[in-house]
Amino acid sequence: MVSLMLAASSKPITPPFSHNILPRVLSFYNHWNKTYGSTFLFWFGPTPRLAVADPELIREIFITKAEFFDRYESHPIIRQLEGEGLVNLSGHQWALHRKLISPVFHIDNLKMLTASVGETMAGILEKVAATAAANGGEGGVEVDVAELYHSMTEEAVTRTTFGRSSFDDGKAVFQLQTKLMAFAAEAFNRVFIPGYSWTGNKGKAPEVGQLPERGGGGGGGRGQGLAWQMTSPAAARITNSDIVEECKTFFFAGKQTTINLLTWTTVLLAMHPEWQDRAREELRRVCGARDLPSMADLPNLKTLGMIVNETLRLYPPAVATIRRAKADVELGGYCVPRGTEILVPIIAVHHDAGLWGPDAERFNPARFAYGASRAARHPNAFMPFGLGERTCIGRGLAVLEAKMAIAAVLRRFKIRVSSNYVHAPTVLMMLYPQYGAP
Ligand code: HEM
Repeated sequence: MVSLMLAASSKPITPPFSHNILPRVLSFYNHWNKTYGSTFLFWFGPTPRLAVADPELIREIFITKAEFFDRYESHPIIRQLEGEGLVNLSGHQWALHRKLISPVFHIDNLKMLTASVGETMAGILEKVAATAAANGGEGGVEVDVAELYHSMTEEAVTRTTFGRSSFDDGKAVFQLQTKLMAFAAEAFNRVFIPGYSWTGNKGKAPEVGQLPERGGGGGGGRGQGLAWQMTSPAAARITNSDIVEECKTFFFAGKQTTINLLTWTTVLLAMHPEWQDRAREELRRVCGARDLPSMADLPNLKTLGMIVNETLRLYPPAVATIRRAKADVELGGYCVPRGTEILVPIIAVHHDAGLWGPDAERFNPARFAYGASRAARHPNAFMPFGLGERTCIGRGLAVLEAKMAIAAVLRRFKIRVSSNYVHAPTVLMMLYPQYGAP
């Protein structure tokens, strides 16, 4: 049990930040709005709420479930996108789904993914190299970084969800989901999401409800993916529609988050060539003559791991998460009534100078040299994948993809920021570069 989880306890719970974090959260958002000129909205709408005084503070600081759902979650497009899967389930249903799905992320399954993810990335980079060569080679080639990572992340999440036997059917389903994502971007009309331009039937979101044949073709659990796992005998109470919802959730939770991580990592490496050189040198040392790292190489890529962590700290794709009190509880000296929902502002915690020191705003992967729990003044200050029982189930997969993809890019290219790049981080469900990342 970690400090951010709420439980029925008479002991005071010490979170890694005090309630004073909220004004700091807001000044953080304002600071980014002013500095980058981006439309960086507080998660719950354009009028952020300020904590003033007790007992009003409880009302203001802790956003109630009703308010939260009214403002964001209940939007039909968001519900369609997220699916009624793990992210949105609770109680026994959540526990059953989580137990059934966990084996999908077993190390053996991740091992199988390493090669296919590496090959897909290598194929994409081959095309980029060909374009650069056609341009004369010397000046390089300008690409939108997010687009570079679309196919690889889609392949990884499709293989994880549908496994070997239903991969092609799964691909078709996820193409619909991509259209839905574009539709959402259009509907919200706030931000440009690289790679998601909606050209379909305006005003009508596509339906994502088809599932490849139940049972997925058999052949054993390894490499068969989430859809197959959920049809095992242990999953007797799971319906087809449960599985469809869970697939949607996987796509939503697993694809764009990873693209965003890869996009920000690439941007930061382009801004900090000295870290590019260090990561490249490490790759040469660890992988030797091999073009791409093997699964066994990945843990030895320490510098790359530090770079990925520092990116997740400064630009966490998921900017916040929510916890609801199961019972009346005391938190940071406040009595939190049962049912209250608490916003955990991941991004603001990650930028807090009180936790990370005076260089909190600086890109400094070296702070992770002794591991994530020793990088800040509080062992839980680093939480890009959340914390506790509801922590991200796809964390291992996301880090694997990130290391493989960045390794493939660094082995082949030097990265520079284009003169067309405008640094404007913004939030639309996740953290994006508002004008893309050329
Ligand atoms: C950089 C990539 C990713 C980031 C930053 C990220 C972040 C998160 C965060 C913050 C949560 C909420 C955790 C909490 O409230 O404590 C979460 C949950 C979740 N994530 Fe991820 N995620 C990533 C990749 C993935 C991938 C690749 C998958 C699946 C293929 C995935 C599937 C899920 C699911 C199913 C949940 C809900 C877990 C539950 O409630 O039991 N995520 N993620």
